[in-house]
Amino acid sequence: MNFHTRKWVKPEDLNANGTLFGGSLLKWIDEEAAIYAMCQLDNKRVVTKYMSEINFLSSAVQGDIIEMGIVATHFGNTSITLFCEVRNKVTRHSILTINKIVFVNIDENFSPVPHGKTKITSSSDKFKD
Ligand SMILES: CCCCCCCCCCCCCCCC(=O)SCCNC(=O)CCNC(=O)[C@H](O)C(C)(C)COP(=O)(O)OP(=O)(O)OC[C@H]1O[C@@H](n2cnc3c(N)ncnc32)[C@H](O)[C@@H]1OP(=O)(O)O
Repeated sequence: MNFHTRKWVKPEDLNANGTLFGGSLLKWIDEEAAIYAMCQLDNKRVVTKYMSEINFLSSAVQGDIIEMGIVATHFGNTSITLFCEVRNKVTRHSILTINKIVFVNIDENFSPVPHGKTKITSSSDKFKD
């Protein structure tokens, strides 16, 4: 699994305890995972369908650099299932894991449509016009 995206934990990302607000982290993950799904399915129309239990393993504090790793674990007919781990970039301590994030490939009417993909592909050439 590649950890492509890094975030610097800033004051606006903190909760009242002074640690990283879980909602901020989930927002970043949803965005990162959506881009990953778009690239893998080669379609800009994808929606988050389902997230399994979210396991917050440790916290992050202001100034920490965290990195997000996402990998596809299953290609369905209209869906793709991802695994996500977030860790501290310096210590490599795991901050969170999500075993299943499911995105659905949709058409212009927001209806599920088969994506035809079966395996992970490189994203470097996607969305070139
Ligand atoms: C680099 C590029 C830049 C591009 C730059 C432009 C981008 C510009 C667009 C940005 C976009 C961003 C998006 C961000 C992410 C949101 O913010 S998405 C917003 C939050 N999500 C939603 O609003 C989705 C709301 N739900 C729905 O609309 C409908 O439930 C859905 C998703 C269309 C699915 O409808 P449905 O009737 O459940 O469909 P159904 O055929 O039963 O199931 C479809 C698939 O889901 C699976 N599924 C259904 N229920 C479940 C479940 N509970 N658990 C697991 N799987 C399930 C099914 O098994 C099926 O999979 P396959 O077997 O076909 O593989």
